[in-house]
Amino acid sequence: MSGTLLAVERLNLAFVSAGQRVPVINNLTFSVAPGESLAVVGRSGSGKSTLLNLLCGLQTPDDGVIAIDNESFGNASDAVSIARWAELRRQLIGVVFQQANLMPALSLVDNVRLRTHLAGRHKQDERWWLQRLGVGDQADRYPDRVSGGQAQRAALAMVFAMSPSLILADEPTGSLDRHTADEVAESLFNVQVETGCALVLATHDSELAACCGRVLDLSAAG
Ligand SMILES: Nc1ncnc2c1ncn2[C@@H]1O[C@H](COP(=O)(O)OP(=O)(O)OP(=O)(O)O)[C@@H](O)[C@H]1O
Repeated sequence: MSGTLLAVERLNLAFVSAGQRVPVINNLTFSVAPGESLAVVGRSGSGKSTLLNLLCGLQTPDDGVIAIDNESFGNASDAVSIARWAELRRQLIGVVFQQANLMPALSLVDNVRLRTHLAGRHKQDERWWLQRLGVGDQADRYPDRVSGGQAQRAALAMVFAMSPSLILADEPTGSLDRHTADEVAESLFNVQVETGCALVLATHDSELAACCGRVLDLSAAG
């Protein structure tokens, strides 16, 4: 696949802590092609989660540019930019966290349904997506009645069902035991390749990072 889906140019962010400016993202430049997978690694505190927050507009950089599908975002945090980022998170960017972020009052299938409706994908077969991620038989259960691995599979079904161009995953298997983590990771990479969406995955887990096409080490960046 060619072209660029995500382009990050000279991105900078510092936090202010106890009156001190603490640089976290330093002059970072990289790009991701459609369908590509990139692992973001680095020691604890190197800025992996912060970078993912920047890539979906939950954090505003001090300077630099993030371009998604040729639409550029800088350090503006006005209402129009905030609304546009929210739209991208609804339709184009799927976000997966360490803990499955499911609505506790909805069954797994209704969680997926809510996500596809928010994305405007009204013709998706939500049960099929749960089946594809290996939890079809849990579709009518509520999040507090399934295991951590099953909940994370449902969270993945939720983002894949919205047909995103880009998935941002922050330690998506970090709360699971090794065996379950490997199984969930296998499903994640299989469906990512099958659907052709790009993946940026932050992780401490070198085995998981090795499954990605490329690795960006934030400990070495800057
Ligand atoms: N809202 C905030 N205000 C101030 N400092 C912050 C804030 N968020 C993160 N930081 C600091 O920024 C640095 C990067 O944090 P971040 O969570 O991005 O690192 P990480 O690489 O994801 O770490 P870990 O691997 O432990 O999850 C840390 O030093 C953290 O303390």
